[in-house]
Amino acid sequence: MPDTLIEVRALHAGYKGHAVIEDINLSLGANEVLCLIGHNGAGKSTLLKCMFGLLPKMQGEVRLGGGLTLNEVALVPEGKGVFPSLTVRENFDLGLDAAKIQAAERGARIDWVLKVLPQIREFLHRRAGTLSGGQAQMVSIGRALLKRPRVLIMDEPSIGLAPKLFQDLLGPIRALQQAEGLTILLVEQNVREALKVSDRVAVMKQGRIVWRGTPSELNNDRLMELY
Ligand SMILES: Nc1ncnc2c1ncn2[C@@H]1O[C@H](COP(=O)(O)OP(=O)(O)OP(=O)(O)O)[C@@H](O)[C@H]1O
Repeated sequence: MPDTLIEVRALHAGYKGHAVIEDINLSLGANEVLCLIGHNGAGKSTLLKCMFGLLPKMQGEVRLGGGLTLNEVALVPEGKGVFPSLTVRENFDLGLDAAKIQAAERGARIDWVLKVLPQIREFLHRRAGTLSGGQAQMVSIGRALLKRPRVLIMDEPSIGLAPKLFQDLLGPIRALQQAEGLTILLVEQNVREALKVSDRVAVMKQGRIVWRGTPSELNNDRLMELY
């Protein structure tokens, strides 16, 4: 069995005393891609916030295993989160600052990201606000990778992207995960495309996890019934 890096047990959380996620049990194993799917309002972002200490728990626990620390977790936020008036390179500099990467190491980190996502090289010196949605999403993922995380969390990276573009984006990330042992939690509404790159799936509905299994077990009928 691979190490469990993050384990959520019987977690309840919400806002102003009102629980919006209830009895969540979820584990993220080393080197897997876990896809968490659910409609708008299912509670996916609330779960993420609670997992990373941005929202207090009402009940339950979140445990880190395998020696993981929160410093080794990188989040690609919903809505890309790039600074539009800065160039891609300047956005990367801010990412390096946030990850407290020493001056001597910064160039190598950028080179490594450009090796993983080589298309970024073409627009490295353009202002992020002039990029297409797919390019901006790529920059957002690249910036998260600069800290060479053990766990990468992506909150709805497909928003605003055509399915083909989404695949182009996820392909290199899946390749990186397989080559270097990255662990990924992919939060998505775009089920079909996300399942193509996932090892396990959890379906969330009205604040609860209602199904979990592998992508091949989630056939069309089951998906229609659950989602
Ligand atoms: N800050 C908040 N205060 C009060 N209620 C909130 C807050 N944020 C979210 N909610 C409510 O919690 C529920 C779950 O929302 P959440 O954002 O976690 O869902 P989601 O699955 O991430 O949806 P989306 O795909 O739209 O991001 C919703 O009913 C939402 O209205």
